[in-house]
Amino acid sequence: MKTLDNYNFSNKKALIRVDFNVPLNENFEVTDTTRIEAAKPSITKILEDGGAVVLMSHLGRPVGKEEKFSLKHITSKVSEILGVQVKFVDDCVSDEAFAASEKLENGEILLLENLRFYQEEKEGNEDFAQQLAKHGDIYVNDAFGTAHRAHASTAVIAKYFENKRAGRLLEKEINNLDKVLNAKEKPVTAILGGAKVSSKITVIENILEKIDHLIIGGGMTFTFIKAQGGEIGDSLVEEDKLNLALDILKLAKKRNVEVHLPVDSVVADKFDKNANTKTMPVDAIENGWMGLDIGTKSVANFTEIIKASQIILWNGPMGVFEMEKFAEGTIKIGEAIAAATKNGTFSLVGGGDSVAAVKQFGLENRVSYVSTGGGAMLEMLEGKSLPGIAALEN
Ligand SMILES: Nc1ncnc2c1ncn2[C@@H]1O[C@H](COP(=O)(O)OP(=O)(O)OP(=O)(O)O)[C@@H](O)[C@H]1O
Ligand SMILES: O=C(O)[C@H](O)COP(=O)(O)O
Repeated sequence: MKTLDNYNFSNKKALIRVDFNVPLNENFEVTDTTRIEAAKPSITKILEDGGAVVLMSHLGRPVGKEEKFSLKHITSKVSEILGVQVKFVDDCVSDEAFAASEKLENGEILLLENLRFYQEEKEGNEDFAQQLAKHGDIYVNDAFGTAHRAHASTAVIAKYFENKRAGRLLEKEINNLDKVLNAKEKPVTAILGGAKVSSKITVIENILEKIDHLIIGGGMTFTFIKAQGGEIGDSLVEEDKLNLALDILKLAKKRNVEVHLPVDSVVADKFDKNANTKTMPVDAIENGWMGLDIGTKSVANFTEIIKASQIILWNGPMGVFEMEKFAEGTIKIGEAIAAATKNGTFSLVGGGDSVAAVKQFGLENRVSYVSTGGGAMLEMLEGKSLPGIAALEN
């Protein structure tokens, strides 16, 4: 796969697929600029070489041309972050849109309207992809967050270009995930949390071949505990996944992976921020109580494993971190990962809620890498080939 290295974009027009699917508040202001900032290195390189840039992205999941999903809302923020006044055109393949990219000069940036205003985008329509391709001489895909979608602008468009390249962000995401999935150092520890085991099952099966320790926290804990005969009170459980949980434990044993489950749990008498709480052994939770965070003994056990790890992958919070009373476990594990990182461990955090937790608790700059992809990262961890990446390899 070609990257932006060893290529000079002087006098070239690069069409870059970025992932500017960013959260907006009710005033249409961008509330998290991470993904825009993450696209900056590729854009800057091309402009500094003396080229021009046409940016294309989706925003949200609009049904038709819903104004609230227009990329016009983010144009000023993109301009501010890139330090260049970005031009915007309210279409993707109209005469006006082509005229705008046609007259773009070196050093200038044009942002096209939301690609998903066209149903052809999600359908992976070939004609639409070919039309889009007219906007540039070179295709750059830097939309890691959307690389798992086989859409016109991510997977189909590449074949209309002789010169197609992975952008800096895409390259960085792949390299950082590779540090975990093909780790050269040991021990490798995966910390998985979040709500349900069902959404992480394929990830677990795939990574068991690549790790030494598996730490399990969050809601999925209780399916494992119940499967082994524990009492979990009213905690979250997936009854139809009990056998699967036992199979995972067996497979882990076969692969010599040590599985670490919580030993204690902060329990609540209701799912509420003002609930009464106490700590109970994770396998002896009384009826009327539900486990919403890991307890201090579990934090201490997990911290020992984290300290001794060379490579750490973290996906999914340890508890219901959105409520202060149940955030402690996630904070403490985040801090343990940050401390290990300071001592030379490589740590990667990914997944919508774990990334939100890391940001909320100010740990973002204290881990080695925070992925910009939710679903895309999970699919890579599942061992799948991502269409947006595969298209650049052909
Ligand atoms: N013990 C628990 N009981 C119930 N819910 C829990 C528990 N622990 C964590 N959660 C919830 O799990 C949710 C996160 O789960 P999810 O699997 O979505 O995490 P993620 O992998 O980081 O994010 P995503 O799947 O969006 O990429 C949070 O909203 C959190 O409150
Ligand atoms: O936020 C994301 O995960 C990506 O931008 C992909 O968005 P989608 O799930 O709507 O395809």
